[in-house]
Amino acid sequence: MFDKSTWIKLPRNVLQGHGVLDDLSAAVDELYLSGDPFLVTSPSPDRIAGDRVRDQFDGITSISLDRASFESVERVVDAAREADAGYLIALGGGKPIDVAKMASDRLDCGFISVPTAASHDGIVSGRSSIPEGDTRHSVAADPPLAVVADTELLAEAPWELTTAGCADIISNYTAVKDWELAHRLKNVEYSEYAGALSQMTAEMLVGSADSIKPGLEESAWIVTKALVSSGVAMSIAGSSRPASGAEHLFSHQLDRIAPGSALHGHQVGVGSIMTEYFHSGARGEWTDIRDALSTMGAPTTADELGIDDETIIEALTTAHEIRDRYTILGNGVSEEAAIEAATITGVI
Ligand SMILES: NC(=O)C1=CN([C@@H]2O[C@H](COP(=O)(O)OP(=O)(O)OC[C@H]3O[C@@H](n4cnc5c(N)ncnc54)[C@H](OP(=O)(O)O)[C@@H]3O)[C@@H](O)[C@H]2O)C=CC1
Ligand SMILES: O=C(CO)COP(=O)(O)O
Ligand SMILES: [Zn+2]
Repeated sequence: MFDKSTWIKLPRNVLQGHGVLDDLSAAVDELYLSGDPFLVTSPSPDRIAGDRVRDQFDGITSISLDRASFESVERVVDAAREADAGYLIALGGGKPIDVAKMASDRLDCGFISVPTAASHDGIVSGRSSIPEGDTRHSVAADPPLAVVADTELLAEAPWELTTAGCADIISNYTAVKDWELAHRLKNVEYSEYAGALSQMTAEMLVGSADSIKPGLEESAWIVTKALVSSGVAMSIAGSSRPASGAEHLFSHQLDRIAPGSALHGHQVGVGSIMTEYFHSGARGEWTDIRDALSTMGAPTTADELGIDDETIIEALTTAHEIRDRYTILGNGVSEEAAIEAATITGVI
């Protein structure tokens, strides 16, 4: 008997373009939701676009969060219940979007993703990435019912947020290699479609590098399209595997030992240079990753991340402890090997 089955959850509406934030309530109407919305945001996005969202909905309540944590998820769940909200709107970068995604899962209601930065590929994905103590959970949750990505707003965000989004996509190269490796060595389930989509997304972004420049709304358009595509790959896979390998474990470990030092996307980009070195050696493709990051203005060294060499080595040697996800790091790389990789690739 044929006994395979899969359930791929994707957003129903994806609006992307100049000024589409003003179409948010129209996009919500189209979803036939009931009840009032509850807005989950964080300080800068709230200041920049909170009123443009609130002005479109009667009876909306909002909360502004300083950080992503399980406690923040609980705060949102409690406040949304108290407001008797029918659905959530997440406005901001990765943190409010991840918290709202998980809270909507707990509340059994839908949520709409309204990114204010093209900084990460969680804007569409069905995963929530939440730190807790010594670990970071990649929690399954439903993807947004709709995504409203206003390229005018995204283009006005600090340029480094966009280069972080580029680096999050470039890291797909090594994430897919780690996934294939885990499939071969540990029989981890692998999706050819999700792997190919994730890799193609990185290739297309690198192919568009010449059009990715500060001050060009076109850049926000290109990067957001790639982030949507990468998020869809995660939804097809039903895991963050297509977009998160050893370079993400390294970044999550940096978040633990040097919190707030650099943006998620920038950390995974630098991680990707070193983990590509582990995959393919001194004459391997790590130079392609480094050059692509550098062309887009993303950091390629510890100095550019604002993180000291010792912390980079500590994160690289302990990254495998973050979660049970087999990657090129195996059961851990030695300090000597980490120093060699970081030195040869010019990260330290
Ligand atoms: N679920 C998934 O599949 C994925 C999840 N992630 C997660 O997302 C997070 C990274 O996302 P990231 O966006 O970097 O994190 P943040 O949400 O912390 O945003 C980064 C910074 O940008 C600020 N900001 C956001 N928008 C604007 C704007 N328009 N103008 C000025 N400042 C702005 C934020 O302000 P403020 O401090 O006020 O919020 C914050 O200081 C990580 O936690 C990562 O794990 C990443 C990829 C995939
Ligand atoms: O950041 C991600 C993909 O870009 C996903 O994060 P996780 O590694 O926590 O699943
Ligand atoms: Zn990421």
